[in-house]
Amino acid sequence: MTDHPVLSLEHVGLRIGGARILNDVSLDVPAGEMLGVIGPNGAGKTTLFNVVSGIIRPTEGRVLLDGQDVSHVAIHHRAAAGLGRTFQTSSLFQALSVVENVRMVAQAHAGGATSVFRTPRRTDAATTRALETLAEVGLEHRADAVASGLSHGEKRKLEIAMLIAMEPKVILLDEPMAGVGSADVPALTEVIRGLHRGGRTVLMVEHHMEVVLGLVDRVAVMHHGELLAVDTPEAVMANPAVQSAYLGEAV
Ligand SMILES: Nc1ncnc2c1ncn2[C@@H]1O[C@H](COP(=O)(O)OP(=O)(O)OP(=O)(O)O)[C@@H](O)[C@H]1O
Repeated sequence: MTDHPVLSLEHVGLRIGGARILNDVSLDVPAGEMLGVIGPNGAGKTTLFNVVSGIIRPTEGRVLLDGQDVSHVAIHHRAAAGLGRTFQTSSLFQALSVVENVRMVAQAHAGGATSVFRTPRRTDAATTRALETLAEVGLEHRADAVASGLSHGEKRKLEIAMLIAMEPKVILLDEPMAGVGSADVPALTEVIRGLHRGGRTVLMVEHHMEVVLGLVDRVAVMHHGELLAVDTPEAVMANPAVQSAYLGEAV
């Protein structure tokens, strides 16, 4: 057990030109927590994820990963330090099979060379790890399918499997339900619930409010680049400031 939060934001701010995109965002995420990040359109949720994952550097404040200041650490080094992220757009190797996608990541994580030209043997350690990870997200029956042929929901599961194979300290899920048909939402929700049950630390931006509120321990509400509230789903929904921020939008 660590005695510090796995992820801390300390007075994080971002100014671009004259615009203040993020303002004084402070947040501690303890190990094993699942935190939802919600807020009206343009509130700063994606920008906050970009600052945490290293795509954008904050102009004020610090981002600490497992107690280490990573505010100015480049994105790939931050990923190696334990920040795993999915994107709204798919980041799969579309021409490779499902198991090859996960095996590449598992091999890289284990420090081995990643070659798509090597035929995976069912016995090698990276392939075994890949198949275990696929089982965890319920995709083992699709191991030999080509990634481009998967449904949206299956692609999201595969992306999550690839994250699991990296064994990150913190997982950032950026709108995991975006583009997923309503029939696939319950199964994907269960995969995300499984991440939480496995003790992983997860931050999730998601517009699908029912999904967020049913999954997370706490909800962080962004509004005009600021953190309006961080609390349990029940307390956040009963918060008059949150209700007023969402006026005109369905909560
Ligand atoms: N590089 C940039 N330059 C100027 N303004 C930006 C930049 N990036 C984001 N913004 C502005 O910052 C605000 C926050 O954008 P962001 O995409 O983070 O919001 P969001 O909460 O993720 O919105 P949505 O729910 O619509 O995805 C918006 O007003 C956006 O126009």
